[in-house]
Amino acid sequence: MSSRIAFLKGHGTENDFVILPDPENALDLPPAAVAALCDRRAGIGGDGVLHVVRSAAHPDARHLAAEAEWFMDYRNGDGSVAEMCGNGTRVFARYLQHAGLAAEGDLAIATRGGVKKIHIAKDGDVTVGMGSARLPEGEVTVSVGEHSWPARNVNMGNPHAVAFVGDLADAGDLLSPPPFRPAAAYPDGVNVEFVVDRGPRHVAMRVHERGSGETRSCGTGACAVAVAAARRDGADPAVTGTPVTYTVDVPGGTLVITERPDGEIEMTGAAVIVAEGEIAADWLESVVG
Ligand SMILES: N[C@@H](CCC[C@H](N)C(=O)O)C(=O)O
Repeated sequence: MSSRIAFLKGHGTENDFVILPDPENALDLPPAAVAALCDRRAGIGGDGVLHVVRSAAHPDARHLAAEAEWFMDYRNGDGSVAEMCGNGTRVFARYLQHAGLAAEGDLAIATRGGVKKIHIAKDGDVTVGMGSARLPEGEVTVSVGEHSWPARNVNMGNPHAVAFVGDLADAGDLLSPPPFRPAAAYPDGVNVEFVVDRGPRHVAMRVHERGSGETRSCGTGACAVAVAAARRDGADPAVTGTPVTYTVDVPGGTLVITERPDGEIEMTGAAVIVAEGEIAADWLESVVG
C-alpha cells in the first residue's frame, strides 16, 4: 500500500486552502504538486496551500525562529510562491489551535512577509496584524471587456490594484487576469480588487488573485481595499490620530479592517477547519512526474 500524507482543508471567508502539516520540512512540494492538490476536480481543491513547517526547519524562515515557532510556507493555486496571504495566516492559526499546537489568545506566525501577530478570540474570530500598507505613486488602469477604471496601487507585502466600479458585475467572469497598465507598476503580476460602496465605511469587493484566479475572499486584498477607500474618503489615521474601521464584504463573508494611527492594520474574520484526511503519496508523485 502506498504511503499517506496527512492534510486538512480549511477556509477563511471561503478563501480555501489545503493544509499540509510538515514540521520538519520533509515534503517535496514543486509547483506541479501544489497545482495538483489545488485542482478542484482531479485533486483536493483550494485557492492555495498552507505548508505548515517549523521556522527553524525552513531556509526562508530560519532567521525568524526566535520570534515565531511556525512558518506559513504559502503557495498560490498555480504553485507560485506569494509574499503574504492574510486569510491564510488566520486559517493557519486555526489549524495550530485545532492541532493543539497553539491556544486561544495571542500567537505569532512567520511568513515571507515577516512575523504576523495573531489573536484567536473566544468568540471564534481570528485577528491578524497585517503590518502597514504602502501606496506607491502613479496612475494604474485596470480593464475588463469594454470597461476601464483607474486603480489605486496598494502594497500589503504583496501587490494589489484597487478599482472602484459602478457595479461588481462589470468585473465580468474574471476567468482570466484583468489587464492592467502600466506593466512596470507590477513586474511580478498583481491581485486586482473591484469595489463598490455599501454604506458609510462599508464596501463590497470581488477579487482576481494572482496565481489563483477569482476567489471568494482575499485578506491582503480586503486590507488594500479598506486603505484605498479610506484615502478616497479623506480618512487617514496617521493624520487624524484616530483609528479607521471599514467593513469589507467579500463573496464568501465579511472582514473587518482597522487601520491605526501608527499605520498598523488589523483584519478580523472567521477561520474554519472543515476536513482532515490522507493523500496517497503515489498519486502526488505521479502528478509531479
Ligand atoms: N488570498 C490571499 C492572498 C494570496 C496571495 C496572492 N494571490 C498573491 O499572489 O499575492 C489573502 O488572503 O491575502
